[in-house]
Amino acid sequence: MTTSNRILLGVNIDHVATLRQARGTRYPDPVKAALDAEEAGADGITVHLREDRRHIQERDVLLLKDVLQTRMNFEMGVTEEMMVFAERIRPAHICLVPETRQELTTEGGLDVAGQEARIKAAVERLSKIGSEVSLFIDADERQIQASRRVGAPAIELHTGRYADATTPTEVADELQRIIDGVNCGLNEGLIVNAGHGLHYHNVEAVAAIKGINELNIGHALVAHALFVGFKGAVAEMKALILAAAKH
Ligand SMILES: CC(=O)[C@@H](O)[C@H](O)COP(=O)(O)O
Ligand SMILES: NCC(=O)COP(=O)(O)O
Repeated sequence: MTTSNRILLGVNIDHVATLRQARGTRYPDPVKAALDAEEAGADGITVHLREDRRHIQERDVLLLKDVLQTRMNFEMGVTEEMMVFAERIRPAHICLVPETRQELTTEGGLDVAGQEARIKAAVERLSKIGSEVSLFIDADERQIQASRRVGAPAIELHTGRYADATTPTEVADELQRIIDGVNCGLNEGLIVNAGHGLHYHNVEAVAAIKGINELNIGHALVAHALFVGFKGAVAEMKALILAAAKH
C-alpha cells in the first residue's frame, strides 16, 4: 500500500481537439498541446477516442504514440473496434470508460460489478499487449472490489459528483466518498487515480488525499489556457497539486 505524497498529473487534451472539430480546421493541434503540457510538467497525456469521434481522432493518437516523451493514457469504451485499435498502438496505460453517444460527458463510472466476465476478458486481452489497465469507476466499494476481482491493477475514481456539488455539505459528503474509495482501493491492492471535473478551485482537497497516484485533468486546463497559455495552465495546476499533496 502506497501512502507517499507523490502525485502525478495526467493532462487530458480532448478539448483542444473539441475546438478544432468545431470548425473542421487543422488547429488547434492537440499534439502540440501535449508537447507543451509535457514541457510544463505533465507526467502523462490522456486522450479519449470516443466512438463518435467528437474530439480526438485516430490521427492524434497515432502521432502522439510517436512523439510523447512521457506516456499515453488511452481512454476507451469496451468495444471490439477500440480493442483492435488499442492492440495496434499499445499505449502504456489504458483506461476503460463507459460511453454513450448522447451524453454531454462521461456521466458515471463503468459498471464493473454488473459485467464482470466481459470486463475481465477485456482486461486480460489488453494486459497481454503490455498496457496497464485501469477502470474508470464511481467511488463505490462494490465497484472497487469487482475491479480487483477482474484483475485490473488500477482504478480511476470519477470525481464528477464532487466537482458538481454545490452546498458545503454536499461537497464534504462527496469528498468523503472519494477518500473512502481511495482507502478501499488501496486496501484491495490497487493503484488509485482520480479525475473528471477537477478545477483550480476544487482540486486541492482531492490532491491532499494520501495514496492517490495520479489526477487526470482536462477541461479546466484547456479553458484556463485560453487566458494564460497551455504551458502556464498546466504549470499552475501542477504546482497546486504538488503543494496540496505535501500537506
Ligand atoms: C472519461 C473522462 O472523464 C474523460 O474522457 C473526459 O471527461 C473527456 O471529456 P468528455 O467526457 O467531454 O469527452
Ligand atoms: N478521466 C478524466 C479526465 O481525463 C479529465 O476529465 P475532465 O477534467 O476533462 O473533466
